[in-house]
Amino acid sequence: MSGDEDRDGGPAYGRVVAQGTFDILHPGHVHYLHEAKSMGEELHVILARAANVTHKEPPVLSDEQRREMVAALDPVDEAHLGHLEDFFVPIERIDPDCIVLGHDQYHDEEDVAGALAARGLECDVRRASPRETVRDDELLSTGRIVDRICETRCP
Ligand SMILES: Cc1cc2nc3c(=O)[nH]c(=O)nc-3n(C[C@H](O)[C@H](O)[C@H](O)COP(=O)(O)O)c2cc1C
Ligand SMILES: Nc1ncnc2c1ncn2[C@@H]1O[C@H](COP(=O)(O)OP(=O)(O)OP(=O)(O)O)[C@@H](O)[C@H]1O
Repeated sequence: MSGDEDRDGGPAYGRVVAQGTFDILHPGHVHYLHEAKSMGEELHVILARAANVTHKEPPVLSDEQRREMVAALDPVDEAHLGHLEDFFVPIERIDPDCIVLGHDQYHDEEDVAGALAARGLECDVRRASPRETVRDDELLSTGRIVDRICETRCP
């Protein structure tokens, strides 16, 4: 039995949560969301509010446009806008069995698990893998796509 499967070969969890900014979509996002979905029966995605994206350049696209695009992706069952002040409000509403952190997200697995336990939420925390580069010319980062646009369209 692998870590992502139950005894009968089905997914290990019921509801799974993935989260992030998802500004300009690329295959790295698709890889993350497929991996998160493979762990559960239902995938919920929480989109970071632009006001909370302070660790890098703010998103170009609006909160609702980012949510609508993620909701349209095949592995995603529901996409939710995050809360402005309290990250655990959407988690309490969704009540997931597992939260899957992105491979490069700054959140510490043990800190998130501790915060969940402190709120009385029973939920595993897992870390996803990075997408392997398949083609030399692919851009697997929103920041790098924006840089490429600036270099090629705004000389
Ligand atoms: C469990 C969890 C819940 C989160 N909930 C919210 C939320 O409700 N609102 C929000 O603005 N950001 C929330 N975030 C933060 C972002 O979704 C994201 O992790 C953070 O901005 C890093 O984004 P990046 O990976 O796109 O750089 C949450 C993060 C975690 C780990
Ligand atoms: N190349 C990738 N492989 C696997 N997962 C990825 C990849 N790029 C992003 N993700 C995951 O997708 C989620 C949303 O990522 P985010 O919106 O920060 O995209 P990003 O391309 O990393 O952005 P930026 O370039 O601005 O840092 C995060 O959980 C992140 O770990």
